[in-house]
Amino acid sequence: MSTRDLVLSALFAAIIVALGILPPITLGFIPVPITAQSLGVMMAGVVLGARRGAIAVLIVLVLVAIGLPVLSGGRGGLAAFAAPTTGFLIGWLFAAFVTGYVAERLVKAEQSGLVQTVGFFLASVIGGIFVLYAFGIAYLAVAAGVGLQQAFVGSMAFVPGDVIKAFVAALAGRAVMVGYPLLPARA
Ligand SMILES: O=C(O)CCCC[C@@H]1SC[C@@H]2NC(=O)N[C@@H]21
Repeated sequence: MSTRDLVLSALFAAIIVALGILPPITLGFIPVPITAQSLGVMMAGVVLGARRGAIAVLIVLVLVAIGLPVLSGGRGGLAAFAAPTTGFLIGWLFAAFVTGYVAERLVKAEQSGLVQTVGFFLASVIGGIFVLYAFGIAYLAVAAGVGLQQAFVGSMAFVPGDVIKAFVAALAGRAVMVGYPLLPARA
């Protein structure tokens, strides 16, 4: 990894942290809030690709672990790794990686803007919703002792907001592709 790659990952780590300034929205029926930070996770994947996107999230997780209040609502510290939200938090790592992996393979420089945007949107949905929820729901079911079905049904409340985030991430991915392409090209 080059210094430039590390700087780019650090930049997106900062974006994920900055999105944490928006306060979390607590839902009464599930111990996981709606937050804007998963938008940053999707954007890291679509803009930087799999490896650098995952490293951006890794930087955030290290900051959380050393106690900095970088999660929405000013949370941080090792307690964040033993909470009902922990599956989603760890899942961010895989979400950014898979989002970037899919984007690298679906989106090509020679495609039209619409096709690129759709590719980024699909990548964000696959990584930032399907993969992320798999981790989040499985862990939530165990941590909250509610069973998989209840954790799954409760988590469906996040879908509308996360689909909007995927759309915003897709627009961001496309805009960066036009102005300053960073996504690694893959066959
Ligand atoms: O702050 C944390 O400790 C992690 C919060 C995870 C929230 C998850 S991410 C996917 C889903 N969409 C949301 O808006 N909230 C949950």
